[in-house]
Amino acid sequence: MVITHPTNETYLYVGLEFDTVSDVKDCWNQIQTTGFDFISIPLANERRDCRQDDQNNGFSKDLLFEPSVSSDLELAGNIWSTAVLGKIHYYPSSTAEAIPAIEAYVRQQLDWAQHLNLRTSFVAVDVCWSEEQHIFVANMIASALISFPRQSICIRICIDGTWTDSQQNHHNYKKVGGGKVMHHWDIWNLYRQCCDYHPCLSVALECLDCARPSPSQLFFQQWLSEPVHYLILDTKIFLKNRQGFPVLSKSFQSMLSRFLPFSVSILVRGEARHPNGYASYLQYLGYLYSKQPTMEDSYRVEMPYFDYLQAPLQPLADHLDSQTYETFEKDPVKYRLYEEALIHCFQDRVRDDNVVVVMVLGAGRGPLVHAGIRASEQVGVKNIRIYAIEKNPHAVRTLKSIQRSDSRWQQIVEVMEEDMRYWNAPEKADVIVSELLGSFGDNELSPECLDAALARGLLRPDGICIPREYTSFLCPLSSPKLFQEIRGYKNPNIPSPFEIPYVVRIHHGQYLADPLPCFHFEHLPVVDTSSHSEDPPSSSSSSPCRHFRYRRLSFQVHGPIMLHGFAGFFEALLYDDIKMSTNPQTLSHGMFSWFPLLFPLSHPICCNDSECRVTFHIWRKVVPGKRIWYEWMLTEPITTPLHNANGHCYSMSSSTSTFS
Ligand SMILES: C[S@@+](CC[C@H](N)C(=O)[O-])C[C@H]1O[C@@H](n2cnc3c(N)ncnc32)[C@H](O)[C@@H]1O
Repeated sequence: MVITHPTNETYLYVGLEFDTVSDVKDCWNQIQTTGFDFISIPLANERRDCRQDDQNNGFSKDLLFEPSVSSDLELAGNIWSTAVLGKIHYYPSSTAEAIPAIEAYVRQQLDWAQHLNLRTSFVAVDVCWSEEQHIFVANMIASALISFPRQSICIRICIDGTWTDSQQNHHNYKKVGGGKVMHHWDIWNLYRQCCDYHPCLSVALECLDCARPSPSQLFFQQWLSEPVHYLILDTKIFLKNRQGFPVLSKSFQSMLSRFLPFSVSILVRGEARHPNGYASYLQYLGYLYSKQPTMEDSYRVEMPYFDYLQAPLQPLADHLDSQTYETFEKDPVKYRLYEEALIHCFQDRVRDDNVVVVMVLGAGRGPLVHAGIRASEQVGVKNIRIYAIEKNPHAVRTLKSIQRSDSRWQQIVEVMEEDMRYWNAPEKADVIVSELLGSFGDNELSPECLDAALARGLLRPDGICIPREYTSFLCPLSSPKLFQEIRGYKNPNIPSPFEIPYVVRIHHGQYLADPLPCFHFEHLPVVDTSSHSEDPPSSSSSSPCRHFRYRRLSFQVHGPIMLHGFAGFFEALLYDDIKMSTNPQTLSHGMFSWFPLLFPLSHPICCNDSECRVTFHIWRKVVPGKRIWYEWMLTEPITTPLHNANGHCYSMSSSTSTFS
């Protein structure tokens, strides 16, 4: 009986591990009565197969695989495939000669697991093994993933006593009695890299022992973006409360609450130490799950988009469709902030009964026009004229239909199908309102559109542009999941999927440093428009330098960790001190119109040091009137090739051809 969160409608799956199976039907019936969702069983009958042979680390050369269950008929097919996990039995070899026998033995188990249609098999690795032993096992798993494409392999790593680690732990980890052993995350990183980020490779963190302080920041930074599919909790880690029921220490509770939003499942193992048996463990885990905080509405709206790569919109070159406008319009925060900015602006500036001219440039289906009307009513602006300028003919149709049915619009709104860059306005504006911002601020070509409009003298010399200015921000990102997703991103028109930016709601990812400001643009009235008033902003009239930008950003990253790209955000100053922000540090809470813009790196970069300097370079290049694109590269900790050189994979079109 799956545990359901009372308000979030999310699920927690909990399983029980059996170290031996005498009758798998019994195991299944036992968990059914207790309420567990799945079982983990050994695939091989260890007692018969593991014949001692000291030379080969516990395995004789002629290993014979005997399944732990007598036949696949013991359980129904759908139970095998959905509710049984296999545990592979093997030992790592310390001698190369023993490898073929062990590999053959593991393959037989995987073959059996494939016959049963098990979705996942566990391979336990030991933190006490030498690096070489890990390399042998990683090699075996890498080939198994290729030979058994329907099987997922989950590496089990015990994290006991190693989660409060300082970075020293990673490099000075010593085995009692001598040789160097590896830290749990380094072990996983080795397997993952050896298996080349295989999508069917995941990890289970195993907690067998109870005494430890709370996990460190580094622990979460390293593990929360990894494909941790299971947390394995030994009954030994449970304490007893006053009534004798099993409970977890605060540090385990904090670990669980950080992992649960990432849909991990829990596997309970070990002896039941309570008279009610395993049921009391399950009950407690259900209770903990029910205490997980209720999701915010914006989180719920964003869930279907978690880690889903989207091509950035190009509202200048393309016409947005109705559904996209509808999604924008549902944002509960963005329009409120614009309305507030307009209220403050009207309060500051409207002093007499003269007509206030507002131009909404890129009006879409009119939400900013509505915001302008509401703000003017709130402030008591008596005379107002609003121009709704939109180049998308379909959105203009919507604006005109609103106008037909709304008497206030009929009185004060003029709808015009125009490209703002070339529009000959009948008068100058007191206030220009626009929302042409992309996830990275300037990537929907707000600078090009607004500056062209301003250059034509649309705004009075003392007029106001909302937003007045905006700045993009960037921070380094670790996200193996997004690296995998990008590698699988298929688009025949793109030579390399790592050389284009993506809009993505990053879920399985960790920001590795605070975001730093990148490109800045501001929009002020242009006083002398004589040289621009008749010309469109062709290459002859606008300088290629105007919107060109370059920035070098250096971050301190707390390693060891893998770097996969950079996440981009923006902050916009609408008016006065009213800001709209997607920067996690200054976030406008509840706003979901923009997801971060991800600039990927074509290869994961290892930031090995505890204070690793990461230096990123980014360019915004412009061919006026034609296209704009970003180029990016790293120079620390290593130098990468320039990504998207000359915009060969991705650029934003500013050409006018689409409209003619
Ligand atoms: C991001 S949408 C915002 C729409 C609406 N203002 C809102 O907030 O929901 C940008 C709008 O600007 C329009 N647009 C982009 N470039 C334009 C241009 N040069 N002239 C006129 N409209 C433009 C697009 O067609 C689109 O409707």
